Amino acid sequence: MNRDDFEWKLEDEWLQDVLKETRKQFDKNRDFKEKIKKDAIRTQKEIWDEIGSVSITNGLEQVVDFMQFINFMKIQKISHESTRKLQEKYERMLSSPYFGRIDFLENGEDKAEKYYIGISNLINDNLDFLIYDWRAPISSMFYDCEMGEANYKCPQGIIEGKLMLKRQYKINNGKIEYMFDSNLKIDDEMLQDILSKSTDSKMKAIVTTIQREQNKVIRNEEYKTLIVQGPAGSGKTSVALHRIAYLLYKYREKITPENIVIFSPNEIFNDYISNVLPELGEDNMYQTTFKEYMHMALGSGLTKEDYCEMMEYILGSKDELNYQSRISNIRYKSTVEFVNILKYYVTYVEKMDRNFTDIIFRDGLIVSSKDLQELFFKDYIKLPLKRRLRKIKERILFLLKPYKKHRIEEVAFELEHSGSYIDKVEILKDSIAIVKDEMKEIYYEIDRITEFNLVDIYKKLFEKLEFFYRSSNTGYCVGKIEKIKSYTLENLKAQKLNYEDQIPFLYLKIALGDIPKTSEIKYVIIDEAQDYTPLQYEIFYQLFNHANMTILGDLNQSINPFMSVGDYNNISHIFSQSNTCIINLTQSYRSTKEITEFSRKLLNNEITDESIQRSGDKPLLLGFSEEEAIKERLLDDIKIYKGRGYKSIGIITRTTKEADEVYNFLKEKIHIKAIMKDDDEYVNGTLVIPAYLAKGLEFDVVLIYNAGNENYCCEEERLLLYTACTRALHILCIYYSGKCTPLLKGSY
Ligand SMILES: Nc1ncnc2c1ncn2[C@@H]1O[C@H](COP(=O)(O)OP(=O)(O)OP(=O)(O)O)[C@@H](O)[C@H]1O
Repeated sequence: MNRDDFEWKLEDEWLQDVLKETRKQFDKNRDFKEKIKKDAIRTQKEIWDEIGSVSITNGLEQVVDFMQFINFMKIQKISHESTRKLQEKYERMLSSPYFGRIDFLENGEDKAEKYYIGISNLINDNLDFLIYDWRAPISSMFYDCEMGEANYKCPQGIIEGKLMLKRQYKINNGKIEYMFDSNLKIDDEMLQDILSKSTDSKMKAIVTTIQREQNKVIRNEEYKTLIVQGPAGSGKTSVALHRIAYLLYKYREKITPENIVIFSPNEIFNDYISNVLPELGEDNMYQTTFKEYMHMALGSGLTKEDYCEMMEYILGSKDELNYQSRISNIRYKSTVEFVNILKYYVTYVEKMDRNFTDIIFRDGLIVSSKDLQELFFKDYIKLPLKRRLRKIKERILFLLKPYKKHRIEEVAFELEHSGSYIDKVEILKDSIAIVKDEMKEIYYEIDRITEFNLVDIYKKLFEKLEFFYRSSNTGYCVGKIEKIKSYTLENLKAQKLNYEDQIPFLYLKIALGDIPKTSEIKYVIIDEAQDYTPLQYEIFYQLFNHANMTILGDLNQSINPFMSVGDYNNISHIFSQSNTCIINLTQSYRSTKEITEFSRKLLNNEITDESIQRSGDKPLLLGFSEEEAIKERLLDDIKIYKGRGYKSIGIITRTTKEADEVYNFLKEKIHIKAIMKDDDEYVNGTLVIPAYLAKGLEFDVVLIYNAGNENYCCEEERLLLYTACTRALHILCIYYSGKCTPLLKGSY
């Protein structure tokens, strides 16, 4: 037996031992789960036998008994849920219990210890660790260290030593498919194998091949705010999700998935990433989008435009009369200048006189305007406006209460002696109604002086916009301000709130104290961070300044040319400098070398980041005289690529309108789906999707529909086209009718 065979035999024996232990724990857990199930059925039967239906005579007693059963059933449900999750974990481990091994010789010891690394710990009855969770402190060396001197950080401090071996395994269905020793980094061999595969599902975990620079982000705990910048396909989303899994493991006593929120670009993306955490044995965090959060916080009322509607307008309404005014409005409301004016305005509104009046009821003074003034500007001054007003209202109502009571008694006395009543209940009811009517005006006045009307507040800002510029010593261009002012006021008059106006609206609501409760959130992840404006970051800060934030983005993928962060310098002042760290990811993994090189030429700024050296077909640029010919060719190409075994094919259009046209042409001829709205469900296979909804997603084959110079005609759409191209893993094909867009000039 040569050395390799011997090693293989040893490894196989170890695997069998591990599988035996896993099977044992699996069976034990399954029996326990069955027991819980039987107990639950028994409990339900007991409820029925002992309580049955609630009777009138001893109803209360029965309800108390019933509540005890309910609490007991809740505990049973939690136990059942955790055994179910364990069962799933053991099932995964029975197929592939570990993926790595390190042999570490700790300083002062004379023998290296073997550490097997998998998605979860496996500990036997003697408390020996057969497998270490990938998130355990010692496992960090698998991702971070090369052979030789190595160390890892654990609660006891830094442990130093030597890494004697680093081995990777591919184990499937309980069998070692291959294994190899990697001397330097997590070997390209395994990475190449994973990346060369066709994708037909939602996003997957990358735990077996996390790279060192990615691990730095996943395990970073030194900074409250992490800003991660990385090119397309560098694993930003993957890293964010693995970071969540890491935090849930490390702080399992302190945090649960409900303490973490991820802001995704849209619902499709939320759906697309929803399998990663369960694959890692964790429950999903709270997933939302800025739009969803904002619409929930603003409530119903004004007509609110959707993000998609705004994108369609930007891309598809260039010929409309008001187009330029709208674009100026979007641009303006995304500037730091506007943030500063809003901030100034908030302080102004907080100090603004409220026109308090004396509150008088039946000639008696309840509270004077002077007292109210004092409460507002002195006693409650530390509170934000909305809360101050609420407090004042509560105070007036409190002072009014005895007068109201007294008056009701007075009226009741009068009614009783009027001779028209015999029933006391009737007298009380009518007295209350009479006093309520008498007090109508006073209640109206209380509401008036304590009113918090956001529309009015927002309107006043624009009515006197120049005044706020002048009084805050901010320079401005009269013409520009005048246009923004009239455009906004017209929309407000029509009760219409454009997407770009909803954001300042929300900011004012929060800054003036109408804040939804967010204290349970301890970690915030903001993905596709380039697409949020400085004002949106101010909102994130106002809402979550108590929480840790991980902000991940790529400035080159700003899909909305007029509404983006612009530069991280625009937001760096929001977060404390000493508690913020910017990390750059430098390698991209998604696309072949050819696609990455092609896409990068689309950018004006040179990207020097590395891409994984995986070769494939050269991207194709195909010109046609008319659009119909593109559609025919698309049909043929989809069939060809499907024939070549590619499972996910994305036909990326510029707008929804275009996506609809292409979908209608193809749907009778092949099996195809379409994603048209940001709250559509993620689907895989062959699908048509507009570029701005495809951000964050990926496909084996990307077919860009019509990159003609009439379609992608202006500089502002360069990054949208770049984002679309970078969705491709293996094949990129760009079709155009007439002349090709000048944006692709450098690429061919
Ligand atoms: N270390 C890794 N090992 C294996 N695959 C990886 C690794 N890192 C990233 N990937 C793969 O690369 C692809 C891109 O990852 P991801 O979507 O997380 O990148 P991203 O930076 O968020 O991309 P984009 O900004 O373009 O949306 C995914 O298929 C992911 O599984």
